[in-house]
Amino acid sequence: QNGIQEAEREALLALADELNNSFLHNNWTSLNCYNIVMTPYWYGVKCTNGRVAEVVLENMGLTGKIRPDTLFNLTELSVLSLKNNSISGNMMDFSQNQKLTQIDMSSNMFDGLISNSLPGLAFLESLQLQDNMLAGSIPAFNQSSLKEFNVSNNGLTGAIPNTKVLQSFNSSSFSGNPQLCGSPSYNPCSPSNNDTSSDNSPKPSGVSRFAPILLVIDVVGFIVVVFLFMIYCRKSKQLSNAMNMRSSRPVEGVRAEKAVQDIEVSQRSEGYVESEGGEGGGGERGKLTFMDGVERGFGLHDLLKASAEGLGKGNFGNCYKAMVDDGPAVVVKRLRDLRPLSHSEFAKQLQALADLKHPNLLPLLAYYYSKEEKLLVHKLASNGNVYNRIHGGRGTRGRVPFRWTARLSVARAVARAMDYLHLNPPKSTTTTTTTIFPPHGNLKSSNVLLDNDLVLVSDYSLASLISLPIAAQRMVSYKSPEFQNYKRLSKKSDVWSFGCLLLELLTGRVSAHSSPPGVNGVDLCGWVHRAVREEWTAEIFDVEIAVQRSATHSMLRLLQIAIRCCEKAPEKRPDMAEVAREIENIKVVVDSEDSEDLSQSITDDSMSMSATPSIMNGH
Ligand SMILES: Nc1ncnc2c1ncn2[C@@H]1O[C@H](COP(=O)(O)OP(=O)(O)OP(=O)(O)O)[C@@H](O)[C@H]1O
Repeated sequence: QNGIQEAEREALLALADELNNSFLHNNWTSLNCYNIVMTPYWYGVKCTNGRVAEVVLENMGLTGKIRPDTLFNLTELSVLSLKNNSISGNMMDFSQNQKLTQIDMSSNMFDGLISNSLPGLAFLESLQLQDNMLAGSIPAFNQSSLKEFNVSNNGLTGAIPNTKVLQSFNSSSFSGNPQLCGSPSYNPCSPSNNDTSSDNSPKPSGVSRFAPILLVIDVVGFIVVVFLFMIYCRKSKQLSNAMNMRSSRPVEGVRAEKAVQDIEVSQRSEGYVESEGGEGGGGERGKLTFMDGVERGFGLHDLLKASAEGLGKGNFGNCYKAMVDDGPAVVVKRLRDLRPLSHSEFAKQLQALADLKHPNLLPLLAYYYSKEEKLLVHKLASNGNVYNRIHGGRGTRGRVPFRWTARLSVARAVARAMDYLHLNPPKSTTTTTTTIFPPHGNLKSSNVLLDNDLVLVSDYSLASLISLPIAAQRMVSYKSPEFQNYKRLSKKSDVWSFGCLLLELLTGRVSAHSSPPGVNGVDLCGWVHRAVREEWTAEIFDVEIAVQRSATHSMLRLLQIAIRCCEKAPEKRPDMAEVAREIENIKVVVDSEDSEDLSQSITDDSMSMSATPSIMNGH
């Protein structure tokens, strides 16, 4: 029995590793789940008779990929829910989890095929796979236990298998898969989407009886398709190029995310395909527009062909890393919840953003506008974000301490970028609102990116694109005391967000105002005020920097600045220029003795070493 429990424990720890989540690492430490019947000591894990029966990790901002065999040892697992995270990669293999009754993997970024192990789960009652990027056909589910089934909003293709169970669900279970056809969807199958060459499901019995008829339909259908294709070719040479590219996409290309498939679909429906040279050939719509001065390293077709990897689900859309063949890796942000903006309004807003030029602002490379899709294309920051640098991997052996010099470099770089933004606020060109937005509006650690030797502030000035109620719900500035109490915003709301960011850097604690879904943060301003009032200031600093005693003086100076930025009354907060100046004046002094203290992790982190000189010179 002990061996089995140990194997289950290992499986869960492997899962936590794959999901890159510091909260789980810190929480899943005890052995109790396995010793006490029915006592869920590990967050999201429920045990029955000492065996893992349920794993429910919903709304936690989980990222990463889960290996197919990670859950193999959880043979008593009956409920699995990973709903509403940002997990990417292929689905797991459930062949060893025969007791599963409920699986919910909805609202993630899973791609590839629906696992063939699922139809073999004899007790499965509910399967929720909606809002992912799954491709290929639907396997022939036919277990009578299945009462709930949803695969809507994926990139599934082909005919829905004609099994009694699948046919019993209504069309909404299948909607949002433009290339899925047949009953119960409303999309009739044509010969071309009956092509099951990539099908992973057995064909319905009885197909062979109708084979001659189907053959005739196939031939007629083929002739019609060829005829239509020739008309298309005549109309647009580019379209045939695009279709060739699409059909020659390698199997790996099936993984290319749903966003890309949808862009293609919306492009075809809008009758626009960009020419090889990248210039628009079909009017204003459906066009990838590069910002002035940006070198065109790729075209829309390259972006469509690129293999893609989910980076995370943000408040205003999902981000994907796209690896363009022979070109740069870029990040595509697929925007949602936008104000209704015309193409020219959208273009003006983005041009105003692109006109902002500062070494510590993430540059916008291009955008895509069509009726259905709005995308932003940014440079890729190769070392992730500051939220993960501060909180990621805590308590694990792989954690590289994030030391003082590096943290101060981040504070300095962000202050410079914010000072610049406040001096050059982009003009909002929407006429629909009189709200004064803070120039950034959503400053938080996940929007501060690390790119080799650079600190880059991202997601600035998006408020004027986003619908107001959504912005008010989700943007950090709207969490400021002045908005909460008086529905007022100003530049000082950004200063308050910057203060929260400084406190996160100093304390190593998650800020409640910008924590990802499922992670509980602390009201850092309130907490630090209390600490100072009650004179336990020494306990404020994150242990990773508190050990660097020679730097205590500079930490205290940054703490004082942070506290002033967090003042409840906006007029008592300093402006960004003053903040930036004061942070510049904090000297970086770290004794060699302290550095030796750090010998366990002598490399500190690559960012701190390389960022410091370039940030120093970068202004
Ligand atoms: N240019 C980029 N380079 C590298 N990583 C990026 C880039 N842009 C975004 N990311 C990462 O992708 C993930 C999703 O980003 P996104 O901006 O959509 O959401 P967020 O920062 O978590 O929240 P919000 O939408 O409120 O800004 C985050 O982990 C972010 O750090």
